[in-house]
Amino acid sequence: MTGAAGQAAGVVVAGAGPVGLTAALVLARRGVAVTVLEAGEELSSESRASTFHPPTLEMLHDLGVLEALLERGLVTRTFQYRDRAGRVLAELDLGVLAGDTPYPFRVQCEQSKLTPVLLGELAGLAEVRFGHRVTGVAARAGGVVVETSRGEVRGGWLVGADGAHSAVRRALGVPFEGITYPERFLVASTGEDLAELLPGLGPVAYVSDPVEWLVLLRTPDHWRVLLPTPSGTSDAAELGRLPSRLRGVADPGRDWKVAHASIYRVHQRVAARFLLGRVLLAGDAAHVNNPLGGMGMNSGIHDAVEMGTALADVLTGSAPYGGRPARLEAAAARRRAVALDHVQRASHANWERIRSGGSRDGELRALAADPAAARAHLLRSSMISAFRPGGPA
Ligand SMILES: O=C(O)CCc1cccc(O)c1
Repeated sequence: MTGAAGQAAGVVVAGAGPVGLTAALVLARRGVAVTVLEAGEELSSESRASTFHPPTLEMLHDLGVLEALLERGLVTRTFQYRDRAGRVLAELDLGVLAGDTPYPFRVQCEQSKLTPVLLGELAGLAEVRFGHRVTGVAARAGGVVVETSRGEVRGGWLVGADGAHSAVRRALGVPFEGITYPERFLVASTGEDLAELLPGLGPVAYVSDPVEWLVLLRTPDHWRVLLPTPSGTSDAAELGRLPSRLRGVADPGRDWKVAHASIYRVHQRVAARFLLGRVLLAGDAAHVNNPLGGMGMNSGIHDAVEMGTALADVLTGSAPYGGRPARLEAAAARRRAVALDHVQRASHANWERIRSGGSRDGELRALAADPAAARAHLLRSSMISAFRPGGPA
């Protein structure tokens, strides 16, 4: 980014997903000059994540975009643990967290409905350049040079929010270690009304089974079904057997209407560092996890707010800056600790629980019957315990 007088200034954000746009808005609202670089020619229309947890709702409120999200999404107070026989093992109510958050519920809404709202808020505050794919990053005195498919962009700082395959992270050579799950995950969006097909089904249900576990999740446009899929088969074969698998979930007497289906590999990985010199990594560029519990996008937005605020403090002189931005280092270290100690741990525990079959039914029934245990579980699963000062619980 080069200003009219030719001087490098401000912050470059790589990626115009929910994380990059949130970081840009946090910084721009503090008067920082921001340029967002997005590889695509427009915002992604892929729905991807669709769960917003209470701390994220608090942050989106502070950014002035919560009303717009609530207009577009479904407010969901309860979620269920079920088995494949249709039994509800536990139904938990986020309403018990009314003393812990002003938003004791989840909002189900495709992330692609939030990004245009964030982009709209950035109008006149930041520059957003589409069709700019980041290809490299170089340090220079007092800033960074970002190489893109359309030439160099200079800035004082860079926020890499360019996804799991982050060109920023790769350019810096930051290790991204962790595991890849043995199965792939298949997500299908259906036009069927699952609440009609499955008696007593709530808007979010984690259905356990050692082989054929699934998640059923209602969004404003569709029900989504998440299923495990073997690693050694072709996508075409898996999509071919999807109709019979879906009829095994609930049989409407015909093949389900499927609006969209995709199959992907799932990893648990955390970057070795979230701050290198004048570059921050946030969201999927910094950490990826399985989607069970809906923590990926939420923790990415939390990265954007916490590290974006710390960077704004450094740049506006609100934080002591003695050559090394200790405020920023602390924020990056805390976000990495949350990714490791909360998000990775909780999402992996969700994977272990959902494929446990009947062996943990008693534990889930006991959870629902014990208000203190249910509240502790809700504080963790809603990400409140990771977000509050004091860190992960
Ligand atoms: O647990 C959640 O809130 C999200 C789980 C889920 C369900 C369906 C699709 C998907 O990508 C994630």
